[in-house]
Amino acid sequence: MQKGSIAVIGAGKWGQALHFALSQKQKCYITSRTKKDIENFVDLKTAMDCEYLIIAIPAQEIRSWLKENFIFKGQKILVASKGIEATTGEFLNEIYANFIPSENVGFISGPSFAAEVIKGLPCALVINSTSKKLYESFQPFFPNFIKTYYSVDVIGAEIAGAYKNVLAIASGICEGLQLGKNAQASLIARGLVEMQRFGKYFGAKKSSFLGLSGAGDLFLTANSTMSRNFRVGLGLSQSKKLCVILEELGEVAEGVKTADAIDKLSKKYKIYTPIANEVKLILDGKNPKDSLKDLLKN
Ligand SMILES: NC(=O)c1ccc[n+]([C@@H]2O[C@H](COP(=O)([O-])OP(=O)(O)OC[C@H]3O[C@@H](n4cnc5c(N)ncnc54)[C@H](O)[C@@H]3O)[C@@H](O)[C@H]2O)c1
Ligand SMILES: O=P(O)(O)OC[C@H](O)CO
Repeated sequence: MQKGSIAVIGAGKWGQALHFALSQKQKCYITSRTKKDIENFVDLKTAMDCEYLIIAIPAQEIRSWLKENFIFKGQKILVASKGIEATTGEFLNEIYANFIPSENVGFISGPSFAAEVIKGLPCALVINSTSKKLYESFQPFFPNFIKTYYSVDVIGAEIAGAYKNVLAIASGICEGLQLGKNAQASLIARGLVEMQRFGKYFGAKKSSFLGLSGAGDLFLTANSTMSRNFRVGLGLSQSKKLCVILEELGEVAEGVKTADAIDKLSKKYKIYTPIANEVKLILDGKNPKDSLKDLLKN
């Protein structure tokens, strides 16, 4: 292993933005399935030999990617993905635990549009890990325009980062149906309560939902067409087919599969998540206006 070296795995929007940020203070490698014309692009083997890895591939792809590519040699890992695995309902930390000791893994959360990070605009991120030592080892790699915080609440950050994508879809639908700012604000506020209720069931800390990981990322994502998930909601409000919306998007919108995962988990554990349940129904073809009526029923 190349001591002190760092690499980003996944050269999508977020991987490239993190690579830009982590290249400000030191050489940072980057790799992806297809070669890209990016500074310090290397093959997967070279990247995997780095001591510090940031993995920025879609949440639904992580298990298969780890199975096919990952060999633990003591690397320290930051997970940049946000989502819950739809096929199993497993959280990302549970998937990674099959391959890497928890003290070697951290999860990035917080309001962070890649399009702004790659321009060097200021932002704040949380590095969530059971190991503060892991946070302290990654922190010096981050540039001055990114303020990092540490939290031990991995499950809270994971749920917040994943759930807000589902709520962003709901907010995009609300915007697209032109229901007004009162409705949108109420939806987002009730969504925050719902997200925290869901997280509490899995042992998450309430404070995680009031901070950057929860409220911060939710307010960002649920109020901007910069969000892929918000744009999925806009498309659904115009009765576009989901496959057409995703084709036009050309990027991942994690909320689509995460809505399925949350729906499964909430039914399995009898957690009251009306907004996420309706998003799942709309993704399956329910008329958003019927969902609105159902959500407004007392
Ligand atoms: N874009 C953002 O603003 C942003 C910010 C924070 C977090 N994230 C999260 O980062 C993750 C990646 O999102 P993104 O914005 O980079 O998406 P993207 O659609 O821009 O890129 C995804 C990348 O993953 C690659 N990929 C897909 N399947 C793969 C596989 N099986 N193996 C290896 N690579 C694979 C694709 O080739 C693509 O380069 C998501 O979980 C997202 O929620 C995104
Ligand atoms: O474009 P989205 O909706 O995937 O959101 C991107 C980031 O998660 C914002 O923090």
